[in-house]
Amino acid sequence: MTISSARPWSPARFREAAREIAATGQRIYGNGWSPATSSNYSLRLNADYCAVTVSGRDKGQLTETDVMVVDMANQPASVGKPSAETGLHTQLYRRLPQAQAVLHTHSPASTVLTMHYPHENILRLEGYELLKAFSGITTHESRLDIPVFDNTQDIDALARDVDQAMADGQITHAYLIRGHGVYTWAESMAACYRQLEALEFLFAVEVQRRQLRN
Ligand SMILES: CSC[C@@H](O)[C@@H](O)C(=O)COP(=O)(O)O
Ligand SMILES: [Zn+2]
Repeated sequence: MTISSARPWSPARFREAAREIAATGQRIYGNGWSPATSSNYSLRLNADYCAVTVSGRDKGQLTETDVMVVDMANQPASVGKPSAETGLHTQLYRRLPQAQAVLHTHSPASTVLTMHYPHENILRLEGYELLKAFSGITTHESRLDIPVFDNTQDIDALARDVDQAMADGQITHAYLIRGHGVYTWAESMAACYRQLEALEFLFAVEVQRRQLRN
């Protein structure tokens, strides 16, 4: 019997994805959005597999060796322990065939906003020119509602709740987890990073506006 070494994903595509994830992760860490090994990042490889960060790695020193392959049922398909939050990435890839990249960060602004307003289950971003950084938004006269989920260590349950909210049309570009951070996704890593940068800018602006009001 011969054992095939062929993998159900392209090794060249995986190497390219690992490089892109590592470079983007270092950039995100440099912005202060991924302290103390927090955050996770991924790219779709094909319909059934994605490349995701290995759990617990320092995102400021991320290299290609900190990225591994999982299938869309969260099972490792290469050596390593995948991110503890892999289930939140694969939920998005399963639900949204057009999603190619997912980024999750732990910025001060997303943490402050969701902790300070424990009863606010939607963060509304409205009237900002930077909303045009989000795919499909073409004018500042737009409204982006970002749902806030309570934090939990039960990632499977959270993934189910997110999936239901998406099925109900309540989530478009991103969601927040209280006291934890944000998830966003897009059709490429470049678009996902642009969206994340816009989100983090707008979260910081919202914190400052609320301070001015007091
Ligand atoms: C270091 S605390 C943050 C973690 O609990 C988690 O929320 C996180 O974002 C990183 O988990 P990881 O398993 O490294 O992908
Ligand atoms: Zn996290």
